[in-house]
Amino acid sequence: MPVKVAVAGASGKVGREVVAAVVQHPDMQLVGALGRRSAGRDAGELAGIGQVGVLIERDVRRLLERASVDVLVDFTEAQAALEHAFTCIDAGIHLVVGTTGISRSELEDLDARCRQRGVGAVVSPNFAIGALLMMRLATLVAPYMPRCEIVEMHHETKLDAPSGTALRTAALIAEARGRAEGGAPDPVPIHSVRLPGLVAHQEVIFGLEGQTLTIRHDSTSRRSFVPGVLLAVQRVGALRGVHSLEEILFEQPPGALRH
Ligand SMILES: NC(=O)C1=CN([C@@H]2O[C@H](COP(=O)(O)OP(=O)(O)OC[C@H]3O[C@@H](n4cnc5c(N)ncnc54)[C@H](OP(=O)(O)O)[C@@H]3O)[C@@H](O)[C@H]2O)C=CC1
Ligand SMILES: O=C(O)C1=N[C@H](C(=O)O)C[C@H](O)C1
Repeated sequence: MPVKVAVAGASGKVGREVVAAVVQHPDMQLVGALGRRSAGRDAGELAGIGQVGVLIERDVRRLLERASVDVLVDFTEAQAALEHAFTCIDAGIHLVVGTTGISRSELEDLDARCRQRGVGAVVSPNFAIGALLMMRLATLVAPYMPRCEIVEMHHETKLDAPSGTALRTAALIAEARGRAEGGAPDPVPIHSVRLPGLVAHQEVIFGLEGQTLTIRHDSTSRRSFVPGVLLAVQRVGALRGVHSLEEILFEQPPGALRH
């Protein structure tokens, strides 16, 4: 049986890539799509793969009444994503959430509701494997080079700053430093750049006297996020509560996402 997937933000820059990938995946079926201004348009047509017979709808409740959905993938904006998430959890539908700008306390509420209802969610500020490796490498360096700053650079239409990836990287570095040094480590400064020509890029720059070490990741295409999203869609049904993509990804043999 294919996994029945609905995509929220289906007309968006990432949503269009996810729609195309789900339609083309042999074990997945696109059963619904959500959007606002794009409501009424065919999701496949917007994704550049021709009509697929799935029209974009405005209302998550109506979509769930009409279609049988196993997993909702969300790339919208924070308030919309939370509304979609709580509605889906109450209907027993699993979640893959890439939308950023959701606060830690909102995530805790989501986790509690997921556990109450026996629903799984994968929530990640970045679904690109290179970005997850950048974060992991930064946590290895942090105990040895405690001073660092983050520069995140994105396209000029990005709504949130700092990026979700930068906030997560800073939190992981602080945790790694806290474990190494004890006590509360200084916060990691984050610098945000928004310019035409950029997609999604981040540098973590560590400095010690006489040397620097820079870890850099570049998403040059939004296709970079797709393999992580598809992996999460395949695995989320077996989870309960909110989980990070790292928990799933680093269990895979290296190469599982190289396609
Ligand atoms: N975790 C990750 O790996 C990544 C996360 N992101 C995050 O994903 C989100 C989307 O990014 P991106 O695709 O670039 O943004 P876009 O602005 O290109 O797309 C946003 C989409 O959300 C839809 N939308 C907005 N508000 C609502 C609403 N209230 N109800 C339903 N749909 C809504 C829009 O629909 P319409 O146009 O029809 O109004 C649009 O399709 C951002 O939070 C971004 O930070 C981005 C890249 C990677
Ligand atoms: O809005 C984007 O484009 C991106 N958002 C995510 C973030 O906020 O970290 C992931 C990636 O950086 C692209």
